[in-house]
Amino acid sequence: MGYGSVEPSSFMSDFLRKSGGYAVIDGGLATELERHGANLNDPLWSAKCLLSSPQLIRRVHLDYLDAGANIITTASYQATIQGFEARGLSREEAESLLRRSVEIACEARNIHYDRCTKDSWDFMGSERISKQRPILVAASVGSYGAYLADGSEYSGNYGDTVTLQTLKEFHRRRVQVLAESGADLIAFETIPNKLEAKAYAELLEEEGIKIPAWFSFNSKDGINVVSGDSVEECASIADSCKQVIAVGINCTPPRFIHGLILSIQKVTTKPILIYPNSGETYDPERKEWVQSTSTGVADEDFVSYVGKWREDGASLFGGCCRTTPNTIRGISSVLYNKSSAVTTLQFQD
Ligand code: MET
Ligand SMILES: [Zn+2]
Repeated sequence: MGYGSVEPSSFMSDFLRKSGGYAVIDGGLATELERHGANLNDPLWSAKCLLSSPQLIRRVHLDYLDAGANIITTASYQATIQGFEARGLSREEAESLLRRSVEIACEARNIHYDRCTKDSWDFMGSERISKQRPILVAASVGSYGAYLADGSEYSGNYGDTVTLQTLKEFHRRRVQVLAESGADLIAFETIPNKLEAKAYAELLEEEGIKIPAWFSFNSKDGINVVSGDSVEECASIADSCKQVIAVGINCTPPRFIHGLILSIQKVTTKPILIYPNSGETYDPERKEWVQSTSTGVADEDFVSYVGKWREDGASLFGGCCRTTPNTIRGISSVLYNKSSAVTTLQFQD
């Protein structure tokens, strides 16, 4: 589903309208792969499963769809041509694995639709109307820091030798391949600094990318993105780029989100997306998430924030690392089913 002749801005507003005003993004993909036994202690992280266990990726997508997600993000976060080549694959093999990540998500969507088909038709007079909810496949693009696999997507510090041009060349071919892969949009995730946001915006423009994109930044203080760059300046870059249809924050502790939404709103009217992590902290040495007493939250507490983020003005909600289908089920019920749940939930900070 590209936007073709439709304006990028109406692509998202149409989707949100059809979804009831809000959208549910999936939860942590890598987290869920690990929970099912995958060992992701590897420079390719979750993209390793594209080689070793594509059926597990499809199953996790399906679990998120069953939990109520209507946007699923592909296993391409840490799938890069350079990373696959370092593993001994050819460029063609690397590109076909990128495409495969999108195919797997599309397969999951088809299976989910098939399963729902039985009860998904309504009759209006003689016309049969589909009640199937719209589901989007978002092709994930992790930052340059994710490829480095040294935790630098949580510092945003790439050193002086990495320029705008370095980042554009690093991402160019992957973005082209994913844009032609059948995905509905590109999810630029965990963007740690302004330079990388600029590189993405210029790439989208230069390459005439035909599908829309979202920009999602991460923060560890609720004020700036992780590099220390201003969140307003980062969100302004997204705002100026016509292909960008939503702007937001992912992989950031829930308690920082409220303030970040307010900052983003100062510079854009584009829909705001939010998919925080559980508040634990990633230890790049151990390649593990460790409990943090200051920011960690349980599933119920995570979900209890959603009503507040919605009041703040965000429209798309999901989870990132260390969140599971259970978190997404909770978010989905707050947004769609149990209006009483929303009114009784309080913002906790
Ligand atoms: N979509 C990615 C995942 O859940 C985002 C990771 S953020 C480090 O695996
Ligand atoms: Zn994450």
